[in-house]
Amino acid sequence: MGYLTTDEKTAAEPRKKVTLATIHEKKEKGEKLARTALYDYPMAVLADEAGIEIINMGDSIATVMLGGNSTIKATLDVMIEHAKAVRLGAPHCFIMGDMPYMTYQASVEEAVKNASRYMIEADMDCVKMEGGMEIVPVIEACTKAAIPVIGHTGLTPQSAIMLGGYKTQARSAEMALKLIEVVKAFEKAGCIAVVVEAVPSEVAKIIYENTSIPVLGSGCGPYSDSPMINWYDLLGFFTRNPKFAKKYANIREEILKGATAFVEECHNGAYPAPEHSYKMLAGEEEKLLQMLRSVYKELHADHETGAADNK
Ligand SMILES: Nc1nc(=O)c2c([nH]1)NC[C@@H]1CN(c3ccc(C(=O)N[C@@H](CCC(=O)O)C(=O)O)cc3)CN21
Ligand SMILES: CC(C)C(=O)C(=O)O
Ligand SMILES: [Mg+2]
Repeated sequence: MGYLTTDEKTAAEPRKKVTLATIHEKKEKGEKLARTALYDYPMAVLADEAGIEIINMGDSIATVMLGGNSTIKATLDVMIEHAKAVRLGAPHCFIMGDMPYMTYQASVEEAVKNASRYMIEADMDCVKMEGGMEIVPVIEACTKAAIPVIGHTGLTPQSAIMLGGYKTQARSAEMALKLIEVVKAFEKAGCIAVVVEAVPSEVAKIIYENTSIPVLGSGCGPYSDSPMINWYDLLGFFTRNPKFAKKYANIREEILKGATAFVEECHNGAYPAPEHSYKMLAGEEEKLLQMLRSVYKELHADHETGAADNK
């Protein structure tokens, strides 16, 4: 890809594409897969190069990228455009496309059509949808239509208002039992995997030990096949992260260091330096100056003639 987007890939070893079979093989061996959520080409390139196995093209684009306060603002058209960029940047990753709010809730038919757009237009490996028992018919219909589905349960950000905010789920025995039943139903409905978000480790352990499909954990403690942290949280773009999201870098500080140095050099004239400027071909500057002198003379003469006519 060109320099206008991002650097050429420099990975020494070409990677193999991560498929559902890869995920199963790793699960068999008890190996974990690294997972993140991101939304654009340059970050996807870096994630692929870093060895991330699973990328969630998240509807968290609405909060993380667009600055909103809810994921329900993500639209399918925007999600698909970004999904295409992520696919181009990370050809080796297993990428799941989040079904945004109201693209699968109104009817099963609409859900299947909307889900198919991810597969056809953006080359996603699967779609992901949030909910509980109420989305089982949608999971079944998509599965019948050969659209691989990951069910996302526990903390489901699209229903944050009803959940009373981004709160830990299934903290009581009664709610935990309900969640365990939901995961069982997702498995039975044909889900290729399940995302369980922000649940107590005790509950995650029971789910993990009693589920045969891969369990992808976002705040599940150690009880999942694929822990995840949002790309922007793990790299330290924000001052505050969700509880489960460890910071592995402080990119915010790096960005501020570079950006404030640029501002300073703009202000004091240190930038641009000669090496950032372009030059004419040899001898052309002198030619141009001569041309300008003669053009200037003609203009001067026209002006004098005009002035004489007006008298
Ligand atoms: N930057 C970012 N990272 C995310 O992981 C993320 C978003 N944004 N936006 C949409 C959702 C919201 N998510 C969240 C948000 C907060 C917690 C969380 O841990 N909240 C409280 C604890 C919960 C409680 O009070 O019971 C915390 O301490 O941070 C978890 C997932 C995950 N998603
Ligand atoms: C939290 C993850 C799983 C997600 O759905 C998102 O980033 O949108
Ligand atoms: Mg999401």
